[in-house]
Amino acid sequence: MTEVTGKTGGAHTRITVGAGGSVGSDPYDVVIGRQLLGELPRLIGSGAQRVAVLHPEALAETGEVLRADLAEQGYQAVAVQLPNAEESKTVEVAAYCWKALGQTGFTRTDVIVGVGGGATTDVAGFVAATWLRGVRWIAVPTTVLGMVDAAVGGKTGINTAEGKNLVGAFHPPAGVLCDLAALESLGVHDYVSGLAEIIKAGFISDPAILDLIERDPEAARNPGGPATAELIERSVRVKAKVVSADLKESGLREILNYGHTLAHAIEKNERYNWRHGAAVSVGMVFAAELGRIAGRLDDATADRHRAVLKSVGLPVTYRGDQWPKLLETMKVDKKSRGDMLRFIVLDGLAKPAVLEGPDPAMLLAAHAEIAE
Ligand SMILES: NC(=O)c1ccc[n+]([C@@H]2O[C@H](COP(=O)([O-])OP(=O)(O)OC[C@H]3O[C@@H](n4cnc5c(N)ncnc54)[C@H](O)[C@@H]3O)[C@@H](O)[C@H]2O)c1
Ligand SMILES: O=C(O)C(=O)C[C@@H](O)[C@H](O)[C@H](O)COP(=O)(O)O
Ligand SMILES: [Zn+2]
Repeated sequence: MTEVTGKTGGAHTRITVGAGGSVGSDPYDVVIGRQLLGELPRLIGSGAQRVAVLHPEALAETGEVLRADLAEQGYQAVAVQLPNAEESKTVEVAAYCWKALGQTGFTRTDVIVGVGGGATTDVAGFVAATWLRGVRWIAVPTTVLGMVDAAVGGKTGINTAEGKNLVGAFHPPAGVLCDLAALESLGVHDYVSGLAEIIKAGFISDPAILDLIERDPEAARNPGGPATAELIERSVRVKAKVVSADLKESGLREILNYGHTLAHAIEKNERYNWRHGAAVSVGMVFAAELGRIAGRLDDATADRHRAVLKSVGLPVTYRGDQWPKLLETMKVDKKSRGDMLRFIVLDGLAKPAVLEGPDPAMLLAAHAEIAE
């Protein structure tokens, strides 16, 4: 781990993304620690005159503190409040942001700061990608899921009536500041939802993550737990390594979609009242069963999914009568090619691979294993 001392806080970890020669993106750092907001002006840079701070309703106070701080530093700073959670990932909210930028006279040298969970940083990044065909943006994730996954890697986007994240762009941030203190105000439901993406990183790449959680699942549910920083750092390293090698998902990056084919269908089916991580949890159990049924994954690793996810309080089953609708939605998954469904499965622990066009009977059998 790279330990350096911050200007405003104590020791923190800095993980560089894109240094491995990723095409189309300047390298940037994910900084993990405490009291990191002093880093913001350096990231924004002196070339910017205006800064828009996009935040969810739940973080109105944080958004205003940031705005006032940036205004004190001489920027023309505006705060733009978005709805909480998935309600913000709509074209109407994006249009509201474009209007705010237009009214502020936002130019190509100005900067957007997205402070909030994954939903907020997805929209903030998307607005940054589309405004004037692309302005710089900085992610300040305030959920564990945002820190380990959503804010890193430059996938930005919104939902449409037909499905999750169907409109978006690859537009990496100029920097990511993960202030662990932000996690203290997060409800346990949201915190635990983020553990699903951490567990995903464990299964696809870094099994030490699973060992850490299994050692003390109760502690893993707590932002103040002894392993919190290590779990976050390990997961960010997994994500950083993958997106550095394949920013635009031409191959390797698809492994980060483990469990997501079914998860996105569940989220849509639940009108986004399920948290993303909860849906990914069920989706990973489904993918593990699919791998097992296809004769690719051993029983012990498949069973380990259900055990570790349940141990932290994540769901592992879903309403059985919804299968036809889920199957229909899965067809518009971004990994599909024409009429062919494609899934990420495991050929073993930390051995992700693609399963193309599985037999419908195989899908049904895997579904039976998660059906309530
Ligand atoms: N772009 C990517 O690569 C990527 C990766 C993973 C997930 N995602 C997306 O991320 C979203 C889920 O993100 P999430 O799990 O962070 O949920 P979220 O952004 O919906 O946030 C959950 C709730 O917590 C509130 N909140 C955020 N930070 C808080 C804090 N510190 N204290 C109190 N409340 C706080 C939010 O306002 C919201 O109501 C989904 O839309 C998912 O598709 C994107
Ligand atoms: O970064 C990626 O690539 C991922 O797939 C990470 C996922 O956890 C994330 O939920 C992502 O938003 C899903 O992307 P999508 O392309 O399936 O919409
Ligand atoms: Zn995800």
